[in-house]
Amino acid sequence: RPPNILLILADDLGFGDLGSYGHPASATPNLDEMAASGLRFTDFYASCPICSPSRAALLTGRYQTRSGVYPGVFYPGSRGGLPLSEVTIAEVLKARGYATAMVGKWHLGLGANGSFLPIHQGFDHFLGVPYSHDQGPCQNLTCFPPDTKCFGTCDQGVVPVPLFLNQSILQQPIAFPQLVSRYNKFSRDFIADCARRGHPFLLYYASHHTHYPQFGSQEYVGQSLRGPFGDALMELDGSVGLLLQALQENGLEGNTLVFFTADNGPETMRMARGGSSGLLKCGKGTTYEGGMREPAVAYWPGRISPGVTHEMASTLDVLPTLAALAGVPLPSVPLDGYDLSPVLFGGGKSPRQMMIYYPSSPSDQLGVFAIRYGKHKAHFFTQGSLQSGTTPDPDCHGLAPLTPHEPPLLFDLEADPAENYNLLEGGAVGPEVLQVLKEIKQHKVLFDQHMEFGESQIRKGTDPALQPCCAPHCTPKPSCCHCP
Ligand SMILES: O=[N+]([O-])c1ccc(O)c(OS(=O)(=O)O)c1
Ligand SMILES: [Mg+2]
Repeated sequence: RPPNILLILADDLGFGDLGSYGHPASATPNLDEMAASGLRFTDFYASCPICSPSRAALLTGRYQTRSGVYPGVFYPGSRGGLPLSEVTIAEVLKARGYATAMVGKWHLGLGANGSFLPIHQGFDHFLGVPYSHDQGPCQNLTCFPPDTKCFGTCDQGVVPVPLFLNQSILQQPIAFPQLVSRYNKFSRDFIADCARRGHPFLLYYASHHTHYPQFGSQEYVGQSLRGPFGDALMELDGSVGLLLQALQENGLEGNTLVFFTADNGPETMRMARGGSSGLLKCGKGTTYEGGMREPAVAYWPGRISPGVTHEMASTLDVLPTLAALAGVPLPSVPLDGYDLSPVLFGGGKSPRQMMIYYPSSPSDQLGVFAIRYGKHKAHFFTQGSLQSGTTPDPDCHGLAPLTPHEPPLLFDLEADPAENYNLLEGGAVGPEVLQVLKEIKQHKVLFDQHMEFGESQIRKGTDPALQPCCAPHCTPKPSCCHCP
């Protein structure tokens, strides 16, 4: 029987945030146990340093430039979404009889009458939020019970953030203190139901943690050494524990692949309420390592041996890998991912020897900003991001302008993962480095030549009438859309 898949995605969690990746104050015992008993990746990449494009790539195995999920992210009134013509992991596995469910943050479009929601993208069930939980007013909401309001105001002038079940709004605004226990009950029931029916399943659990504004349920408030961010992270870790427990209780642990990663780098502009990229440079919104290298763990007791791999891998590789595991054909469209089975099951080399870095707002004119090729990384363009603000490194900040580099900045990411020491500066450059430079420049030309940008979904703009409202005929909008 094909394996069950539990795909857990964190939001804005950095490479340095988990205990198993070195954070001194985070409490993540379940994720650390999973990392110790599973395969922990040190060189795993998202396809983009912000959410919607990264999630599009995860679900389709294709760069966001192909599917049109660029530039930036979707908003409550966005007209566009992940095109229904795109084939998602859920659709690939459904063809093999999988039951499929999606819980948490979608952020791949809503559209008229929810036409872009997960139930139109191969998921049998959806319980969650159509976009980021800060894309609606939050100053009057309780983020940490009993009475600590959310930090800041989040987005104003749009509808309160809604909780959807499939295509209907259950609650608007969401009630943060009860949200995760709702997700966890829904998830555990789904797993138990699939076990009872003997159905293989895909559960895509896309946590809101640790995205701004952090929130938590009563049992996690004030429990972490790391303050609000740590409490939110602890609730995510607790959820992972409950999901793994559900697999054990239903006797499914030996036939389920659990894969954990995050969508993009940490939003350091939130300071102590933001994540950490550890020793990596910068964070969310940038194509430095901190913006796209993510924590990632593959766990499958009895099939995946415990260990750490330095092999290169990406969210783009998830679809091809799951298709191989389920024994189903790949979609007949250009894919940018590889089947990671040699890495997962044999400690072998990754079929991925190159990683392409596109910025939050890619353009056909500039093409790829950076390429990692083996252990070397070349930056052809760099740019800072507001979301990577407040760190000591000015290269990360929103004021750091778009800068072309010819020759490109060139780093050895094994000797210098922090991207501090440009190999083309400060002294004689050996022939082997010049050879790498030549090859990596050729890869950029070839890749940019072959990449066909799909029509931008996000440039279709927004229409206030498309914002989800639990009382469609109420006035005055958007504040009347209030059904607690
Ligand atoms: O880039 N953005 O304009 C943007 C806006 C709202 C978000 O909540 C966000 O965060 S993201 O959804 O995790 O990427 C990013
Ligand atoms: Mg995100």
